[in-house]
Amino acid sequence: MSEKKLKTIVVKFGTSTLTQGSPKLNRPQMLEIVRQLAQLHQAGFRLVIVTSGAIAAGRDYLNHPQLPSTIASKQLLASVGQSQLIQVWEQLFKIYDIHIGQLLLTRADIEDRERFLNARDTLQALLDNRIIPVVNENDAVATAEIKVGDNDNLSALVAILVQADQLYLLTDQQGLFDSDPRKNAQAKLITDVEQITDHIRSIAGGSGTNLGTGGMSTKITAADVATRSGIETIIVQGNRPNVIVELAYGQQHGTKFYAQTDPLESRKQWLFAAPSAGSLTIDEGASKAMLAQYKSLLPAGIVQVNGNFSRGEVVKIFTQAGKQIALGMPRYNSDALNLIKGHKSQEIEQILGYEYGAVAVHRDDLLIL
Ligand SMILES: Nc1ncnc2c1ncn2[C@@H]1O[C@H](COP(=O)(O)OP(=O)(O)O)[C@@H](O)[C@H]1O
Ligand SMILES: N[C@@H](CCC(=O)OP(=O)(O)O)C(=O)O
Repeated sequence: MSEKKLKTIVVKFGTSTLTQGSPKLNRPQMLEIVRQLAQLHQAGFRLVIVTSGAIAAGRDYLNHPQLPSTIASKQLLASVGQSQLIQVWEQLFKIYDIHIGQLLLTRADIEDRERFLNARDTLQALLDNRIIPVVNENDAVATAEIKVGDNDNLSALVAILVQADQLYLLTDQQGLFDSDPRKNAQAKLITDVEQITDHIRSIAGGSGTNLGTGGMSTKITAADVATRSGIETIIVQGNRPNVIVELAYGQQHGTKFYAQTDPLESRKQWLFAAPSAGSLTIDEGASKAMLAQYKSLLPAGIVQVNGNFSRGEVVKIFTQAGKQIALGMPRYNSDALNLIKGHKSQEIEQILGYEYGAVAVHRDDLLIL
């Protein structure tokens, strides 16, 4: 089928890991993290960072001001701190001649299909150009209603966006214990979680510090979201020497949550379950390329577009003989497809004045029936 893509890993760093429990970013610790990420990047892994720490960095930069405990104060700290945080990552990656690209997301960017696709395209473009995406929640403007609220869950959503193979949640504990190790010195590490049960949820408590958000319980929800989409998730201690490199090469550390389904399978289930918003009729060449060679659908192969749909909605795909052969999620809306159908991909930009790539429906977004 499709050629095996390089392993894609989303690595989330909690405030606890980046500050090492202090009130400020710990640059030596961040440098050690960057050293490991650089090694993996140079070996060909596709890496995405989800970084917390903006609020802690902002508080430190402003010298721990007395602020009312309002959302606006947190937004102020995040606004000041995010630029500090990204500067540190940038400077450290520069040592290894690696470029990074910043993405600040909110729940609204992921739940809206069109914005989901835009965020996905940006992440994909960064990865394809060997630039490491560095993601945080857009705390400075996000209100409670449009926030994911914690970076554990944000990282699970990002892992789905980039179709990651693995998600690592780096924190200040070795992994998930059978009770909060800050409160119970006898607590035991759980190394494998084949399924997230109510028992697992019940042992995961809140944050043990006032810097982190959510503690273990948000990590469990994140692991649940990611593993249901076929992404293995590992909670691990961030300052364990060489831990990111060792995990990437298959050693086991911390707590491993098993993927509940094959990622492609979960994507297909999603396509299958989504209501269809229209349909495309394609010519014989295109249907052969899709069916026999697992190729993407190009605008040139489309003969008819039915319905009014946006980018990212699901459409049925028919042959000219009227047989439905696939479901797919087009990269262009119905108006655009009507204009570019039958045309060569090189003409898309000239016709539309913009382009979202050469294909009408990418093979990763196709479910052949
Ligand atoms: N069952 C548990 N196992 C491990 N840690 C737990 C558990 N329950 C609660 N915690 C707390 O979760 C904290 C980690 O979460 P948090 O402070 O939000 O860190 P981060 O900034 O890395 O997201 C730990 O320091 C610990 O006190
Ligand atoms: N977006 C916030 C962090 C939110 C968060 O989930 O924090 P953490 O529990 O430390 O991963 C920030 O940059 O400060």
